[in-house]
Amino acid sequence: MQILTPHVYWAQRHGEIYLRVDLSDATDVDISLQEDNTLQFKAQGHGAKGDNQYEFSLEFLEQVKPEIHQKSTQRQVDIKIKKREERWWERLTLREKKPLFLAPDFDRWLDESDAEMELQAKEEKINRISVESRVRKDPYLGLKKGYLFMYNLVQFLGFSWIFVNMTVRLFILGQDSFYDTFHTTADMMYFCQMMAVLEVINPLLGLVKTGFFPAMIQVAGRNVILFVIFGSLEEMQNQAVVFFVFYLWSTIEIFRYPFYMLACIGTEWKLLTWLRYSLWIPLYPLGVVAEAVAVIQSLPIFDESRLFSIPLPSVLGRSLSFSYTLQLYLVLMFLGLFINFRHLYKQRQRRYRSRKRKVR
Ligand SMILES: CCCCCCCCCCCCC[C@@H](O)CC(=O)SCCNC(=O)CCNC(=O)[C@H](O)C(C)(C)COP(=O)(O)OP(=O)(O)OC[C@H]1O[C@@H](n2cnc3c(N)ncnc32)[C@H](O)[C@@H]1OP(=O)(O)O
Repeated sequence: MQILTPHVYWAQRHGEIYLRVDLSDATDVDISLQEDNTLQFKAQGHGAKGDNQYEFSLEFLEQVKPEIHQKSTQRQVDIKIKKREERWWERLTLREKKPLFLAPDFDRWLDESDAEMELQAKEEKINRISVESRVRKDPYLGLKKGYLFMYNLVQFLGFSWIFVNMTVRLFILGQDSFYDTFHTTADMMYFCQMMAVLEVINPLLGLVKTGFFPAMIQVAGRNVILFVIFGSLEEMQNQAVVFFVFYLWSTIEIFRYPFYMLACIGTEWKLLTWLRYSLWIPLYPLGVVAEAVAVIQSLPIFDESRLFSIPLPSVLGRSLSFSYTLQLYLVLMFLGLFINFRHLYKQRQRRYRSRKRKVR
């Protein structure tokens, strides 16, 4: 029996080589990759010269991976070989002169730029599928975003009302407006700060990426001032410090909530982002100082009224004044200031660092 060479057709992509061996009803197919990067093919089959043993070898232009995928059909033997490095070869074989039995496989043939476009289309398809599957993974995403948007809108309207009300009264009444801030705005502030408890719940439910502790410090800290110091002591309600505390709180919130609203709809205004991540730098320490002044002013009132005082056994005295708890709270306030100042600083760094990276 003669040993003959079959017709072999080839094509490539950036990562693979495709060979089509024109041999029908092939049996005893033996394909191996030699150490010198040469492919050896042997098979019994029906080729151009009838039933025979057919063989060929090809020394590749560049290194290929050792695993070879092969599929024999009635009409042909298909071989797929992976390139070791993903790049376009200028020809198939190391020898410049093309073997006579080798020809391009025009059914699969693509030139380099077409192959690149095919690769790009594949990558885009994979990306699209992964984005779609991520979106599909969370069927409540729309609902969550809708809830957050509404929450932020309500808070924005509430704090804007407080801010505008206080500003207008300041212009009309001057310093006199300081002393009845509580009576004109407290109901709205109660509403907003009760709603703000959701800001502690939201991260627990995984609705926002905020840390639980910074949110808890923020909400608990403000609510102590609002409900315990101002809310429970009438004597505190007409103090000028109420004006400063409420004004500092609402100034940041009229920028923070619209920033979140835009984030919910995937939009950003650079100036608003800058204000959200910069205004806290002067406002937060000023806010803590104003709150500390309110706490200090309330100490003698709690001592006198014995409100919230803890009853003690008669040997230890009448009761322990709530002012001691508040003195401890004053220390906690500055600890809270440190924790949240650091948190906000990191949030600012993270936002502007990632922004810079995107621009580059
Ligand atoms: C009885 C026990 C008491 C214990 C407490 C004792 C200590 C108390 C001390 C308290 C001192 C408080 C002083 C304070 O009251 C003074 C003032 O407030 S003065 C005014 C100035 N204040 C501020 O500037 C603070 C404003 N507040 C905040 O910034 C936040 O409340 C804070 C939790 C501090 C930080 O916010 P957050 O961690 O959420 O940062 P980000 O805004 O960057 O958000 C992170 C990502 O989550 C997304 N997000 C967050 N919330 C929402 C939302 N509602 N809707 C939609 N998306 C939201 C946000 O977009 C970010 O996502 P991404 O990273 O993808 O952009």
